[in-house]
Amino acid sequence: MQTISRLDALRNAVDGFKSGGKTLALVPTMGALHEGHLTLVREAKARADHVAVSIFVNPLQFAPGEDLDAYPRRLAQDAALLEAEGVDLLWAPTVDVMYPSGFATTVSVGGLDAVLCGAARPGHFDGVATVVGKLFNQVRPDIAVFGEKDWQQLAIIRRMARDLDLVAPHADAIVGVPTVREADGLAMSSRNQYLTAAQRAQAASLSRAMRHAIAQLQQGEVAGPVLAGLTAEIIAGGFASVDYADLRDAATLEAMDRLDGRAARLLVAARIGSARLIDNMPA
Ligand SMILES: Nc1ncnc2c1ncn2[C@@H]1O[C@H](COP(=O)(O)OP(=O)(O)OP(=O)(O)O)[C@@H](O)[C@H]1O
Ligand SMILES: CC(C)(CO)[C@@H](O)C(=O)[O-]
Ligand code: BAL
Repeated sequence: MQTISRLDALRNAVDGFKSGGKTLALVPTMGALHEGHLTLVREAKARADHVAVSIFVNPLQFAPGEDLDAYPRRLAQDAALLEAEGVDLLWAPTVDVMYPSGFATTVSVGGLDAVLCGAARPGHFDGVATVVGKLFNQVRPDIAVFGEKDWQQLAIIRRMARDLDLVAPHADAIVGVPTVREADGLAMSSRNQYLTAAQRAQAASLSRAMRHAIAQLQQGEVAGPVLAGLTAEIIAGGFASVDYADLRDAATLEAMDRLDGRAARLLVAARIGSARLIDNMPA
């Protein structure tokens, strides 16, 4: 595996991997890798000749007061995990390489970024879209693989990739991988390590409460009372607050009053200890 942190070296490496018509997949991450990330890597390997993983804790997507400084960073350990998975290229730029002095451009995906995490974290998705747009231009992948755990992020990246012609214009260029969970149902996340042992045990209540709400929706109950009950159950499970608990059209993220035959998604963000955890499931 080549580990690269400079743009000129990246360009040469990418040219090499793409030569002879070989395909290249990109898995963008912020590091502190877990089994969820490694599942994305395996999916990328199954779909392309070569796999690049990026590790970059992107300051642009953290608001002041969020956990940019606390976010776990362990490049050497991550590199060993990726090497063992047979990854070809680790792209690990510094902040100066990604955002040279005077950097002034923002990519903004209208509409989809106004709700859910976009409402709770103003500017967050501009930061995500900007860095992912740059990563696509830097690595020039044929496909890119993301987790469904960040469902809204996936929708925004799909929109941006189509709108800006960033990857090949086929439907499967942006691949979504189902959320990988711990044995007790908690979605794997680098931020789970902010939890104390007691909070970690309580955090399992989130996915249980979501499954309960989905069963109620599938019996024809309307969303309002079900979501109010879900919020109460999450708080009773030990969470301090719920940023949102919403039933949405899976593609457009429009709010839904009840299940109506469209592909739907139940999405939640809730805070426990110093962590803000997100989860979503098909409804
Ligand atoms: N449990 C998971 N299952 C599947 N994909 C995941 C999972 N967790 C993260 N991913 C995906 O990995 C990619 C990189 O995510 P990131 O590095 O932010 O990890 P994370 O664990 O989501 O961390 P965070 O605590 O920031 O949410 C994203 O596409 C994300 O959706
Ligand atoms: C896509 C991403 C790597 C952009 O920084 C990040 O938002 C993430 O890890 O999900
Ligand atoms: N996986 C989402 C990245 C973030 O919360 O900033």
